[in-house]
Amino acid sequence: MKVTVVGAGNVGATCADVLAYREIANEVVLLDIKEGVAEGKALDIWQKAPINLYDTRTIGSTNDYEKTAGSDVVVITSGLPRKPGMSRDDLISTNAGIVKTVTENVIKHSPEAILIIVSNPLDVMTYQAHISSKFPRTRVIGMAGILDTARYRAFLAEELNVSPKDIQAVLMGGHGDTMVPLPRYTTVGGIPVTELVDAEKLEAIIERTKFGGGELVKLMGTSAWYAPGSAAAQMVEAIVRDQRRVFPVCIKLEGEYGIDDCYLGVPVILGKNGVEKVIELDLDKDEKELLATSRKHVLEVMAVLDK
Ligand SMILES: NC(=O)c1ccc[n+]([C@@H]2O[C@H](COP(=O)([O-])OP(=O)(O)OC[C@H]3O[C@@H](n4cnc5c(N)ncnc54)[C@H](O)[C@@H]3O)[C@@H](O)[C@H]2O)c1
Ligand SMILES: O=C(O)C[C@H](O)C(=O)O
Repeated sequence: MKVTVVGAGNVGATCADVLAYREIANEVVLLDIKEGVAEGKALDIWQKAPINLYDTRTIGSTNDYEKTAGSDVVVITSGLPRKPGMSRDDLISTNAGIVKTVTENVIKHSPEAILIIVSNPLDVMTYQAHISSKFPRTRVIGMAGILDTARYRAFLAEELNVSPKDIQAVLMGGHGDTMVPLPRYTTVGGIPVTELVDAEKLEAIIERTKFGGGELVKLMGTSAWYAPGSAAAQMVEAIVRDQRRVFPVCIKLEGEYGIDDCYLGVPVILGKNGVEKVIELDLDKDEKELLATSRKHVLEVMAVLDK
């Protein structure tokens, strides 16, 4: 299997590294517009192979899409990250142009690829890649839900002093402050979280999750990369190994949840064809209202792109 990662910055290089050391693909191409950077990072990852014992070939490319030809999966991380004080939506004007150009180049050389979008604002960049590629919606998906859910699970594991492995959760909606964590679908080793964490504490964890990206931007002056890069690699793994994992991913909704005009995070089955199935949960009234608010926000940013 061949995987391309576009953008050799913090998230892209982390993703390529995880893909290599976990041998998720045979070949990983890392591409960036900055001269030499992708080649350097790909070489560095390759030189780690004898230490960490893997044989995935990593190849760097400065904007030469020939090297990406025939990729099975392409992860798009190219674009500006936000700085303290910015919202993800503030990135739209620069990143929309980047994602459009990159998608057009990628599909010329890999017409059968599955595209995983990471650049922000995530839901709208998934929209951009979908309209630029004209691929079926099941092959143009955005990474955010795994990351947001991981933050929620990590905070819960810390609160309960248990392994993060035992926390299962679902989180829906747009990748922004209006995301929708679902405590009703959160369990700790099979036990409903509401039996273990009191309502006030759970609400505080949900609020921290919603602003989890911003918390890191404030600390580091740029946005996160270890968890985002690993989350994107986990999506690649589900696809190339046809694992049929159940993850929240961003996809264009076509009637699911009564929505047919918006790109939102929803639980799906992820396998060799990309999204194999969108899972429809039976949301209660409050959850539906939260999802409607999230949809409204994403639609507003989609309208900015349309202009
Ligand atoms: N979806 C998520 O959950 C999530 C998580 C983290 C970051 N992000 C987003 O991912 C993007 C990348 O973040 P980062 O921290 O890696 O940023 P970064 O600045 O470290 O890396 C971005 C890279 O993209 C490259 N690039 C820019 N234009 C390009 C083009 N036309 N072709 C190829 N490469 C190009 C840059 O040269 C740079 O190396 C940002 O938009 C950030 O907001 C999303
Ligand atoms: O917060 C950001 O700007 C980056 C990313 O979307 C994240 O949630 O870490």
